[in-house]
Amino acid sequence: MDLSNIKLNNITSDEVFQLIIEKIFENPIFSGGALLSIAGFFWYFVDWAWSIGQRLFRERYFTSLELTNENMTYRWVVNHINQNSKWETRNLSVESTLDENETGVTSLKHKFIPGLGNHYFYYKNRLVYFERTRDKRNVMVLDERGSSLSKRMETVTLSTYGGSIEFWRQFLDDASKECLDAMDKGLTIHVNRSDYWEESGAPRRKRAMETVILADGISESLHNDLKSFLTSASWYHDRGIPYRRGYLLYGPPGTGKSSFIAALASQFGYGIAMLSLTNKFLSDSELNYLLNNAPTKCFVILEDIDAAFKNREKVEDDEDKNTVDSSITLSGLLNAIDGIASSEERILFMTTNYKEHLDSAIIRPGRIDFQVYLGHCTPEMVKKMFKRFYENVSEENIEKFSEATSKFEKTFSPAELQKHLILYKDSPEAAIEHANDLI
Ligand SMILES: Nc1ncnc2c1ncn2[C@@H]1O[C@H](COP(=O)(O)OP(=O)(O)OP(=O)(O)O)[C@@H](O)[C@H]1O
Repeated sequence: MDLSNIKLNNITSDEVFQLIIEKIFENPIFSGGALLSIAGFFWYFVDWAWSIGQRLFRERYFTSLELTNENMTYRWVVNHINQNSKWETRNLSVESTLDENETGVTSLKHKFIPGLGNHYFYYKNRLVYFERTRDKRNVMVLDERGSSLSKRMETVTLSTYGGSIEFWRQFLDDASKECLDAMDKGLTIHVNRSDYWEESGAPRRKRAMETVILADGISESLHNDLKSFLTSASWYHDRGIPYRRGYLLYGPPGTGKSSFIAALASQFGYGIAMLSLTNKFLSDSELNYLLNNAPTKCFVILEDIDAAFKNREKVEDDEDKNTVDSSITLSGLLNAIDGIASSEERILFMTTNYKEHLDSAIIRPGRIDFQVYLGHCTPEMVKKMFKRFYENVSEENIEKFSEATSKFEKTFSPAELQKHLILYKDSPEAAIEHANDLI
């Protein structure tokens, strides 16, 4: 039915509509509202067209790279921008870390990184736009060494006029090289926080192998075993053997167990992941997760393993057989060590002062493949340490000190010897004269 033909009191429907519009616009409130709506709609349209235009322009003339913090490269890229580029911004965020020097003094270090929002910087004479955004979702984030943390999801989008895949590849290569070089400068220590790994402060100074004095042949034999393992990945894979190696270092306190592991890690360019078993809040499943998701290129260390477990045969009371000082069980530990048969490399070190307290299941072959005893000082070790402490010391003084210490009825550890030599660090003669204070 055609409504324009209907007449109401001789007025057509078109005229009625026109009248209504006129009445509305006569009213200042309605007319103002209508104009505002039209302006709003128009602004929305311009905004939409602008963003579409921008996007099309960017797609046509710009190249972009998008990264989320789930990707290991994210931190490399943010660090790279930080260190090399004169990005112009007043919008900063701060990352603080606890730094511990060799003497154990801790200090707080702050690092500024570009905050959330838009920034720009120059790379290879190109202006690069950089947008950092944060999502409400939490994701598991990998740090430089591959240890995982739960964090809010972040995205960085980098774009530049022109550019090419090669340009971005070069950018990522430069960013990763810088971080890998920095990692190589120090010994990274990771510690476990319940069910995730966390880097503990800034990387420590690497320890040279020659600074750990051991009885003849020990250092070389373990070093060679590790070297052979690290170069035999395909041998293990071809035979379907899990690519793992376990080492047990045992002996009295202060004989260099931890120092030797640190020196080996430094030598092979590895970090250290210390897993404390005496943490009351650590459960079997968390232990399993931690051991099988250790940071990449790290030696995992279970220190003083005897403190958590004692030999089942030696413990009389049935209740004490499985757990002693920690909340994890022996079977939980054994399962975690055996893990799933993954092809990933894992190098596990255990240390103890009391090997005889350990359950034989912990150190059976497959779990521990190489055992080494680090003991008190032999006369040779005393000579080597004395020589290392005093530059250009005479052979005569070395002999005198060795002779003086070899008369003792009691033996002493390298840590005790180190303490004595530090006390007389400016005078080898004084160290010889007071040699008796050592015991
Ligand atoms: N064999 C060694 N050569 C050089 N220094 C050593 C040696 N053993 C111990 N030290 C020194 O003694 C200190 C303690 O050493 P370290 O922590 O490595 O001993 P440890 O055997 O792991 O002790 P613990 O069993 O108590 O954990 C360190 O400062 C280290 O430099």
